Amino acid sequence: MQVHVADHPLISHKLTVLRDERTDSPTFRRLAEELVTLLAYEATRDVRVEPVEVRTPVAAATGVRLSEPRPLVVPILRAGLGMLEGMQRLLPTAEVGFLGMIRNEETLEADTYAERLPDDLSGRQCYVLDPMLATGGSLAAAIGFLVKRGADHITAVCLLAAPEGIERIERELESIGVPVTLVVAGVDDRLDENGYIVPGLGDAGDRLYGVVD
Ligand SMILES: O=P(O)(O)OC[C@H]1O[C@H](OP(=O)(O)OP(=O)(O)O)[C@H](O)[C@@H]1O
Ligand SMILES: O=c1cc[nH]c(=O)[nH]1
Ligand SMILES: [Mg+2]
Repeated sequence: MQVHVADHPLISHKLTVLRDERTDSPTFRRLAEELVTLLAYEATRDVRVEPVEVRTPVAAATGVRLSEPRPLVVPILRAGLGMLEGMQRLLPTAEVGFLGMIRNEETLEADTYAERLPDDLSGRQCYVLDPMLATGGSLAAAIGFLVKRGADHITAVCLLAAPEGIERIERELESIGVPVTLVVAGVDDRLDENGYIVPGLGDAGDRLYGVVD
């Protein structure tokens, strides 16, 4: 897996405020959105375009436009929803599919409770949004859904990753055979005994939307 850790002082600054336990939900949501827009710039570096001719008020010009089929953005609910608007700001014509997943806090395995994706993803560039890549179970399951529908170009956009999660995705990708790129604002030290990223930022879903039992 190609791992791209975004290295920019504005990204580091926003990530630090996001980590701070004193940051309230409205600020957390706004910062997550801003961060994703910066990461999306990096993540879409290889978005497919095709040549196009336009006329300026002065002369003919050759440029590019996004190719069809349009890219597909897939936020993993719940926390990935907090990244959607930031991504759409850069890719307003992308289509959006949804995956709802909840990690079982005992087994740490991801359980999928919702899936709304196009049937055929062949030739589509897919951008998966999930702020936290912890054990990697949720992202691995998401990649599985996309590959089953024919996706062969997948980019994961995350705010934070743990080395254990990156290693798991790399292991699983060996048998899947589809290249995946990860664009992330930071790779932290490790997971704790509850599968939380250390130092991380806590539970991203709860910090965005509050605690739901
Ligand atoms: O890499 P993993 O070990 O799978 O953990 C990461 C997942 O855990 C969190 O979701 P959670 O299950 O808390 O659901 P939520 O977004 O609804 O809070 C997070 O948003 C990721 O989807
Ligand atoms: O650190 C973590 C791990 C999983 N899910 C989160 O929201 N945070
Ligand atoms: Mg959560």
